[in-house]
Amino acid sequence: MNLPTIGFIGTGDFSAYLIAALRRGGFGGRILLSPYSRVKAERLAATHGCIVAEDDARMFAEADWILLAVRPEQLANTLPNLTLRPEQVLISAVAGATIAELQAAIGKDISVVRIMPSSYIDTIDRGLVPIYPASDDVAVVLGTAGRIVTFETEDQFELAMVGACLAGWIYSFIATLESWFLERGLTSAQARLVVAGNIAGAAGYALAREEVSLDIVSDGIATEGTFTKLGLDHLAARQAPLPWLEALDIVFRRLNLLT
Ligand SMILES: NC(=O)C1=CN([C@@H]2O[C@H](COP(=O)(O)OP(=O)(O)OC[C@H]3O[C@@H](n4cnc5c(N)ncnc54)[C@H](OP(=O)(O)O)[C@@H]3O)[C@@H](O)[C@H]2O)C=CC1
Ligand SMILES: O=C(O)[C@@H]1CCC=N1
Repeated sequence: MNLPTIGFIGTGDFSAYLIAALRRGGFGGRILLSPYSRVKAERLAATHGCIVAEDDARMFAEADWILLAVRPEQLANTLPNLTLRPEQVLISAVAGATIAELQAAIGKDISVVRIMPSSYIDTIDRGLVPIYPASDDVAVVLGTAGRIVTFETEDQFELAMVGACLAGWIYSFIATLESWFLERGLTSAQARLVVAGNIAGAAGYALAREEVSLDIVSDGIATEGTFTKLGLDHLAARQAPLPWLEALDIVFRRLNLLT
């Protein structure tokens, strides 16, 4: 496959980290940027070897794929301007916007692929790149940015979006835990390492040993008399996972209201 030229509509946070991840992973194809947010587009172009298009029409004429990354509330104003040819592909990062909704606006003959990588994608190896539906060409290119995870149904993909919210929640969780260690004498660098390093370590173990039950791992560590059990019993007594499950439910319900 020849490297596709990718045109980005929306040059905010999402596009910045996806483009950084693509370049970090070795994607050398042309990346064109909509001039809509000119300052952000020029900054991205200078940092990651992209080209700010003269106008959107020129970008649509030259791009093989259009990557849509405007905020959901900006979609209604953006969709009427998306004039794709049948051989072009629309790759959408817009949370909650279904393929049927996007095709209703741009034409049923246009292929649409949804993606949902998260904010860490340019900083870690093999960060998740959820996609739906499967597309070999898109997987090859976005596979340079991270680990492609393909879903069989759009409902499953929506659950991956709910999962992506976890990243934002975990940043906040880490910040709260870091403060506890800072107040007791660690430097901020040490607190970051102690908190994020242990969370990353446990997550890394969970990913590497997917055949293992994590309840069994936890029970094996938190044996009678351990410090781990002392804290874990308190977390269980306070039903610590409950608000996390409630937050997942809240996002899931909102998503179902949209679709
Ligand atoms: N941020 C994240 O971690 C994640 C985001 N996403 C999805 O990515 C999408 C973008 O989010 P994010 O990057 O955070 O948002 P940002 O607000 O940072 O970026 C959106 C950009 O699109 C621009 N824009 C608006 N309308 C148009 C248009 N018609 N043509 C060209 N550009 C336009 C906005 O301009 P202006 O500055 O004027 O508003 C803004 O610069 C969202 O739909 C979100 O669901 C998905 C996964 C994770
Ligand atoms: O919060 C959002 O709306 C997007 C979708 C998943 C992560 N960020």
